[in-house]
Amino acid sequence: MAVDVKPDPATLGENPLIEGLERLPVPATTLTIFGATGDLAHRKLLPALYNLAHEGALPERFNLIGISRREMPDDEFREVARNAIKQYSRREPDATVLEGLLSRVRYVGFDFADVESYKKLKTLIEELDEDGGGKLNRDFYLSTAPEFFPVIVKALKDADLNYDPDVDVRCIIEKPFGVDLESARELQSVVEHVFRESQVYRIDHYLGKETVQNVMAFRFANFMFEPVWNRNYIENIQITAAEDIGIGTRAGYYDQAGALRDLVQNHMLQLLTLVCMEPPASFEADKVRDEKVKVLHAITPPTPEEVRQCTVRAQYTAGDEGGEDVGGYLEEEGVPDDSRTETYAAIKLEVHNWRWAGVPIYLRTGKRLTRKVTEIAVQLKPVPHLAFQSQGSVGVQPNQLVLTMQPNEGVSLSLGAKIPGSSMRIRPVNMEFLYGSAFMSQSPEAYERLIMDAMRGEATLFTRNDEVLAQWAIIDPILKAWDADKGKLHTYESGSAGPTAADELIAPHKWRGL
Ligand SMILES: NC(=O)C1=CN([C@@H]2O[C@H](COP(=O)(O)OP(=O)(O)OC[C@H]3O[C@@H](n4cnc5c(N)ncnc54)[C@H](OP(=O)(O)O)[C@@H]3O)[C@@H](O)[C@H]2O)C=CC1
Ligand SMILES: O=C1O[C@H](COP(=O)(O)O)[C@@H](O)[C@H](O)[C@H]1O
Repeated sequence: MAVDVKPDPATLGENPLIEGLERLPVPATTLTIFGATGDLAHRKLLPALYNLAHEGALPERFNLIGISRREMPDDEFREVARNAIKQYSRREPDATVLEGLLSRVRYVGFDFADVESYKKLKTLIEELDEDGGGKLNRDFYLSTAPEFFPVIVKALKDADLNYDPDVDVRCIIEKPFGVDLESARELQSVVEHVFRESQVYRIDHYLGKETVQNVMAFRFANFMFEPVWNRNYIENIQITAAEDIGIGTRAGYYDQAGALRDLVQNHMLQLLTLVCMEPPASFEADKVRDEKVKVLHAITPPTPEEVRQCTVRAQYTAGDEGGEDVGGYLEEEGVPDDSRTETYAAIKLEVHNWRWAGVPIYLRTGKRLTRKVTEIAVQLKPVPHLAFQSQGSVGVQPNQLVLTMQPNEGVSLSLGAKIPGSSMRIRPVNMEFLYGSAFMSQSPEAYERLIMDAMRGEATLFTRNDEVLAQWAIIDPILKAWDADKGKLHTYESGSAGPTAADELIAPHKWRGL
């Protein structure tokens, strides 16, 4: 049974999100991207800026400064940006919009550690600000390896770029914010020495995804689910972030990070907080963050013994990716032969509060799994009494609610329904809402929403310091126990659903099929 939600004719063909963004004016802005020639800038940030320009959402007076190590004239960087946008934009670029955007682009090449060069940057920013008039925005986007975050932040202060009474200065910091609890605290102490918390925008791009925000809409804009959203009705929750691709060319970063730091510490714990938080009083940044932090604080960091029982880590071996034979993780370029970095992690957690006590929450993520899927599956308890059993009914399953973030964005609820015929036989059917058909428009990329929000000073979809530290407090003991325990690194074949040890972790429950 597919229940097709018909689009509201009033919004047909329009994108409600962008419509909302356009209406809010953004002051003249100079956005500086540190790491402008990197993978993230190339694949996500520059295309996102193009799409914002295309939607008419960028401020009229918008300037972009790209910074990275290599020297090149403005025009050469414009060509780099043009190619990146053509290759990765979600829509075919319009030549007029693209050239209009590129005409506002400048480039400065210097080593991030070279403090003298920040003076050059300051001169350029002040020059660009001159035609700004009125209120000004100055946003610094740190899209480079995390080791440079403190270096850049300190240099911005030394160059007096962190504060100006006539300008809203903001610092957007990519993930990961630190590599463990201690380094996150150290980074925070540098950041808070230079910026006020209200100036800092820590990115977790999952929060920018429409479907992730829809978790809150689904829970708090509908009356019917909240009464069952607790330990009395919910058996377990499974959060999956599976990828079919391997690590590609990112060995330098990934081999240091592993799946736990790369996805669990940030994106997956954020999904968990959205599923488990109490309804916030309003969608105002700190109200939402306060509720999320309470959830994180209610998760007791595991002891070494609990880590042994409640976590599984594994590495992919040779197998299949998209129908092609591929080598294992240890054969990837740049990965040391003896690397023990996990490309798969599964964890069982519990939120120790009145609502969730006793409900296991399973998280799993991995590279080179069967397919790409990000979803939250809420498994309800079985009905207390099955009236049809004596009449030979088959296939009665507990209800399952699945919020899919990607690829088929939407919500699906499994229900037991009578199979047509004379006997009372039941089988599960799905009631589905799909974003694509309901709103008939393509969702904006997460980075479009986040860049726009940062420029507007809207912090709800960014993580606060105490949130990031609470996330690390859960992950840190696992990292330490895994480091100390040299024995248990499982393997799984590329293209498979993951290691069999993960099935033992979730027993007596079962993972949803990939
Ligand atoms: N790539 C992705 O899919 C994702 C990345 N992220 C995060 O985004 C950030 C950037 O990642 P990514 O783009 O992949 O990294 P890359 O390694 O691809 O890019 C790094 C950038 O930093 C520049 N750079 C490096 N060292 C210096 C230096 N000493 N001085 C000046 N410039 C320097 C590089 O310039 P040059 O080319 O001149 O060396 C390049 O522009 C990281 O924090 C990552 O965790 C988050 C989510 C996804
Ligand atoms: O942050 C990261 O996310 C991507 C997955 O993002 P998605 O939007 O495609 O789900 C992951 O591939 C990468 O390793 C990680 O750094």
